[in-house]
Amino acid sequence: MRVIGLISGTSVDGIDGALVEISGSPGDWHLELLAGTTLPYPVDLRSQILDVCAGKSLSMPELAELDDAIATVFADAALSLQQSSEPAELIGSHGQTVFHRPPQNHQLGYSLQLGRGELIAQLTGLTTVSNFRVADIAAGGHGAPLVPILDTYFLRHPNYDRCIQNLGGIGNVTYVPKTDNQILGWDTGPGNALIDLAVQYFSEGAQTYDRDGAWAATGTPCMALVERWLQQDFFQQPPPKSTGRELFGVDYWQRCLREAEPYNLSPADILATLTELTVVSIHHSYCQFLPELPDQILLCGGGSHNHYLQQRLQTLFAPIPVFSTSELGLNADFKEAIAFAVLAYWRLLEIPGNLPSVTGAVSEVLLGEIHPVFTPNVIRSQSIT
Ligand SMILES: Nc1ncnc2c1ncn2[C@@H]1O[C@H](COP(=O)(O)OP(=O)(O)OP(=O)(O)O)[C@@H](O)[C@H]1O
Ligand SMILES: CC(=O)N[C@H]1[C@@H]2OC[C@@H](O2)[C@@H](O)[C@@H]1O[C@H](C)C(=O)O
Repeated sequence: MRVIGLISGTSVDGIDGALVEISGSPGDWHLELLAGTTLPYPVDLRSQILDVCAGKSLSMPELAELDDAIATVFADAALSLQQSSEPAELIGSHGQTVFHRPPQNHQLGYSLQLGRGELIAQLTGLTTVSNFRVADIAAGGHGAPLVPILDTYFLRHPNYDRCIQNLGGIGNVTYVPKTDNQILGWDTGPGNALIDLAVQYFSEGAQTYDRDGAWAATGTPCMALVERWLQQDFFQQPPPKSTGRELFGVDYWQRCLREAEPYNLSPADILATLTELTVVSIHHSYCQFLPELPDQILLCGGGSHNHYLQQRLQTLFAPIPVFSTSELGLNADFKEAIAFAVLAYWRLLEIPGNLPSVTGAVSEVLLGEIHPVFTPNVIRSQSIT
């Protein structure tokens, strides 16, 4: 079946879309990436989303409008993916996370993704599966991370224990042992979110990220600050655990900036220090929470293009090799989008998509709500005229 997967992650940089041919059967799945695209958000929409993520209040009509504006951009990504490929038959859309609260003390978690699936179905004429996180949360889980099941199916190796480390706005890891031992996974903390905020601040909005890590590479990390930030509860907390921009967002970045003041650091030093926090928090969490360090570390997500970050990880983990999932045939930029295509397909087949050993849910559950097409393209043609 040809399935489109769509996601905009915690970097809020735009919609990653993947058109995938999925074939095979449980235990023997085959994937072919037919097309991939990244559609940046319109600038105004991006800043509205970032404001909401940072705690701005919305009225209910504003919320509905934002939900539909996001769904419309997601539908555009799905339509553009099919322009040069055969049409898809199904969409799996993660949507845009605007709020995530992990479960605590028997209180269910809460995770809100905007970009409603029913509108994407109408605008594209394709059945759309969305709201993937709620069923796992209802089963007491974090509802995140969900991609580890894809890593398990497609990146397990008979001779190597592997860690698959995503470096998005937030970082998350999947531990896939060579044996049938338990798959583990959790959010490791900040990926690029704090680095991006710092770059925007120091470049006065001219740059949104540290391309290839070139700016940080000219600085020196302040290890005293890294050690101090690492004391924070989140890093000590054992898995299952998840996080988001609620913790590693604007307030956190402003606190970093304040705490850096006494050290007289240059912008490059602060960028190197924030990059080091990402690197050291990953190393620290592997050392604390894995049965043993892996044989290989595979990187994915936008941060896998940050050469400085990759080199720092390689230095800290040496002699364990650190390389990209793309080198093994699983595209590092579209892996999350591919995952939501696969999860949508499994939802139709009624195959559970969560890994309780990762999310902490009490059981496996079917992930996602199915939105069939009732009135194809009605709203789209209205919005075009
Ligand atoms: N060439 C590059 N050099 C350095 N950093 C890069 C490069 N390309 C992308 N990035 C970083 O990757 C980020 C986007 O990564 P990605 O799209 O994987 O994140 P996301 O999916 O939004 O987040 P998450 O996985 O947490 O949901 C950008 O914000 C930027 O910081
Ligand atoms: C609530 C939410 O959107 N979480 C994201 C976020 O971005 C990375 C990390 O934190 C991961 O837990 C998750 O995304 C990926 C797609 C996942 O579920 O595996």
